[in-house]
Amino acid sequence: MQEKTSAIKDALKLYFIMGSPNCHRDPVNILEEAIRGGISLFQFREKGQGALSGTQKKKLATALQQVCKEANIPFIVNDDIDLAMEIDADGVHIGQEDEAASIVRKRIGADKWVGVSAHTIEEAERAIKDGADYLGLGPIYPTSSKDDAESVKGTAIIRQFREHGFSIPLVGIGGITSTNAAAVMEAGADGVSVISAISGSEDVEDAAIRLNQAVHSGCANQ
Ligand SMILES: Cc1ncc(COP(=O)(O)OP(=O)(O)O)c(N)n1
Ligand SMILES: Cc1ncsc1CCOP(=O)(O)O
Ligand SMILES: [Mg+2]
Repeated sequence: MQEKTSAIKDALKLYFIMGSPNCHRDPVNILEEAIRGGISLFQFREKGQGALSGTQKKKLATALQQVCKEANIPFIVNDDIDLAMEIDADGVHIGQEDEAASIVRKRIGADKWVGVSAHTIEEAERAIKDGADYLGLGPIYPTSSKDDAESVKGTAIIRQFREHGFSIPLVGIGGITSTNAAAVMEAGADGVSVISAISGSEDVEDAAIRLNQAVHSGCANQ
């Protein structure tokens, strides 16, 4: 396996996603606690009611990026390719409604990580052709964190993609908690991505620890 692919597979294990609308207190503190709990990848997703824009958004992005740098956690930007390029993020995540993956890949270069959301085999095939490094599959379970989420796919989508022969790194998203994360891994995912299970928890560090344990127990049954 290519070094980049192997690094991405490892990083996807516990992928924390958030922005200020997901946080009831300072996002920097939440990220620091999540890192102490063992997250392996971070996505800055500044989206939803009250989301920051312009210089305020960039200021928060650079503060969170600095926290990730100090902990050696790759920092991914959701949707905003200009911001990712401006601050030299490690990569971007885009969906089917965002800038096309082929264009994004050309803009940010071969070394950066490009994640693409896929809901069907056809979308996945196109994303792979366009240069995606990993696919985000979901929503696996019902979610309250995305108003325009697609229909719930269950872990069946992960099994289906693996049975189809896709070897690209896959991460599940949507409604994932420490109770169901093992099932996502057992279906063939390389990791789980979560917003509310960490950012909405009373004890952020403990939430990440419990998710990590669930992911590793699921790995053992792959
Ligand atoms: C890891 C991961 N997977 C899927 C998504 C969803 O991306 P998208 O469909 O573009 O929706 P938004 O997050 O932009 O609302 C994601 N962000 N991360
Ligand atoms: C961004 C996104 N894409 C599909 S579901 C989702 C939201 C995931 O949030 P949560 O982990 O709180 O269900
Ligand atoms: Mg998007």
